[in-house]
Amino acid sequence: MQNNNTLTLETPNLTDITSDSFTQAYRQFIAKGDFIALTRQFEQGFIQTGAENQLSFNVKQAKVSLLDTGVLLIEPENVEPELVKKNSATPSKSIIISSGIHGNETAPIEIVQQLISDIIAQKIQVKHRTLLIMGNPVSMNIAKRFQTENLNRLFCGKHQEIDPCFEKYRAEKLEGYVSDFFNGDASDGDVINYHYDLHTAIRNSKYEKFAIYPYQAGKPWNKEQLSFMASCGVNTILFGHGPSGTFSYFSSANFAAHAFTIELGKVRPFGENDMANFTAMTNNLSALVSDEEITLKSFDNNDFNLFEALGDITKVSDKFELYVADEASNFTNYPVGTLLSTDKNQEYRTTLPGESIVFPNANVGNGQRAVLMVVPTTLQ
Ligand SMILES: O=C(O)CCC(=O)N[C@@H](CCC(=O)O)C(=O)O
Ligand SMILES: [Zn+2]
Repeated sequence: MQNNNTLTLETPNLTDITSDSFTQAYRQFIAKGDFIALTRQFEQGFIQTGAENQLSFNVKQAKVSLLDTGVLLIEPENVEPELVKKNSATPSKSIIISSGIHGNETAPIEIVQQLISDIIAQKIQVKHRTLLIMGNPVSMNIAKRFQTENLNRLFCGKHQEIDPCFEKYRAEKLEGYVSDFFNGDASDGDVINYHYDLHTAIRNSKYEKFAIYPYQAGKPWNKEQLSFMASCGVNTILFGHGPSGTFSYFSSANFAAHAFTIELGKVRPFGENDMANFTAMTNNLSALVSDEEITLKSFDNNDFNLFEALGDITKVSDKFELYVADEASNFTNYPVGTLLSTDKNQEYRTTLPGESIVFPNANVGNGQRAVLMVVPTTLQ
C-alpha cells in the first residue's frame, strides 16, 4: 500500500514542504530534535512531490525519514542485515512505538519525544527498523482525546464506515504507514514485529500502569512479552476478548506483531508529567531499538495482576445511565448482582465474583464501549 495523496477521502490542509515555514521548521527539527514542535506546527500533514522521500537525514549509522506529520522512520544503515543476524543472538526486529492516538494523553508523546531527541543527539544508536508515531496531532493541539471521532476505534478498516473528518483520514494514513513498515523489511530471514501503543487513562487506576493484550484468536499469550511488560513497570495485564478497531489490534491481527495498548497512568497536560515515573519503560524501549540485552525474569503468575476481559457494556441509546461513581477507579470490583447500567430495554448486572470495571465512560457515542468488564485470571 503506498501513502500518497490519491486518497478518496476529503484531504485536509496539507503544507507544501518547499514552503519557507516548513523548510525552516524541518531544519530546526534536525538541529534540535523537537518532534512535538514540528508535529504540532504542521498538524494535518504535508505534501511531498516525487517518488522518493525527500525528508531524510542521517544520524549515527541510521537513516531518519519523516514520512508525515508525527511519523518518523529510523532504518539502521551500513550494517548488513545478514551480519546483524550472524553476529547477534537476536533475530531482526521491526518495532513500532506509538503515542498520541488520543491527543490529550501527553506522557506517551513525551516518551516518544525523548527517544527521538536521544536518537538525533546520537545518544541512542538504533539497530532495528523502528517507526515512531505521534498519532493525532490535531487533537494534540486542542488538548482533547480526539477532534471528531475516537481514532482508536477506526483501525482495521473501520474508518471506512464514517463521514470525512481528520481522524478518518489519519486512520487510513496510519494503517498505510504501518503496513508499508511491516511489509518493508529487506532481510530474508525471520523478522519479529512489535507494536507498543502508549496511552494514559482518564481515571485513576487501582493498578497505575496496565496493558491491554489484544485478542489472539486462540493463539497463546506470549509469556516472554508479559515478562517484558513487567520489566517496563507494567505488571497488570488485561487479555482482550475479541477483534477491535484499536491500533495495537490492527498490528497484532494483520502482522502477527507482539502488540499491546499500554496505559501508563493518568492523563495530564503537556509539561505536567513526572517523567521519572516512566524511566523503566523509556529505558527498555531504548534498549529494544538499540539491541541491548534486556534481562527478563521468567513468567510467574504471582508477579502479575492478570484479568480476562468479559466484554463491553456498550451504550446503545441516549437513555444510557451508568451507575458508577465519578471517582471510581479502573479495576474497582463490585459484588455479584450489582446494577451497573441501564439502557433502552436492557440493564447490566455483575454476575461473577471479582467482576471489575475498566474505562467507565458514559460520554461516548451510541454504539461505543462505555465500560470494559474484566475478571481476575491466571495463566497455565
Ligand atoms: O481511560 C479511558 O477511559 C481510556 C484510555 C484509553 O485510551 N484506552 C484505550 C484502550 C484500548 C483498548 O481497549 O484496547 C482506548 O480506549 O482506546
Ligand atoms: Zn488513549
